[in-house]
Amino acid sequence: MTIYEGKDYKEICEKAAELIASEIRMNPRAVLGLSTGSTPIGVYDRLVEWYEKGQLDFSKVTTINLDEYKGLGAEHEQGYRFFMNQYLFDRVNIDKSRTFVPDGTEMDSDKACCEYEEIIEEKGRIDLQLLGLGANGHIGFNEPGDVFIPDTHCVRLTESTVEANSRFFRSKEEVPKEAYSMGIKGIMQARHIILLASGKQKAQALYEAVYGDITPGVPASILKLHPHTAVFADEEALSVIKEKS
Ligand SMILES: O=P(O)(O)OC[C@H]1O[C@](O)(CO)[C@@H](O)[C@@H]1O
Repeated sequence: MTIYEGKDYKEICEKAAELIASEIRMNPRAVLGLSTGSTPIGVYDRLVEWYEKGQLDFSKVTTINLDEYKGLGAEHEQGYRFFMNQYLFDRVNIDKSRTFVPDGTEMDSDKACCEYEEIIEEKGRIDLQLLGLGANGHIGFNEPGDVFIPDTHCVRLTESTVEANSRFFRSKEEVPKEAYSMGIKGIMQARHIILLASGKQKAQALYEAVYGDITPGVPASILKLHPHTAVFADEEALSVIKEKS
């Protein structure tokens, strides 16, 4: 795990976007693992800027997203397919048939998860996986638990995640209580991983992920076992690490 400190959110997004852009330039058929939430928005904005300047071509890129709320379809403004269209796919020349997000409208969880797992296997290893960090240490929607779950699964979201994500909904009651998430295996099989963390609310989770035991109680802690994980964190996200070292 290598940690890069950026002075602020803008700087860490710039660095992460540079890595993604070089991956696409070196490997136009790259398979990118993408994430949602507020953290990666600055990365997508930067990639779009380079695309608009003619410096990046997404036409052969494949993307596999980490997760989707169970019950939300592509038209739902808080759904992750909607998010991806809004912040990236509708703004660049990607072929949408090469973009994959779990099907939130499939209410049969086993079916939804098996189908997504098949897609992940069929597309092969992810070349570069972009991750945000939940304030409780989650990656994708792999919530803290007793075991690491390898495959795509249906997750009962923790109270703290529902609370944290309620800022995107009109009320907490509207936040779906379940989601489909890529499992730890899909994430760990990626060739390279970027973990982005910004803000004080991520500082404790980042400290535990980097310095704590490897435990399913802090899902991001498993990233220590990956040979190529780069953490891009701003000063606030690094505040607990700095305090304790
Ligand atoms: O970036 P945020 O909005 O703080 O969310 C943290 C993480 O939780 C998720 O929303 C759950 O999927 C991730 O996409 C994100 O990286």
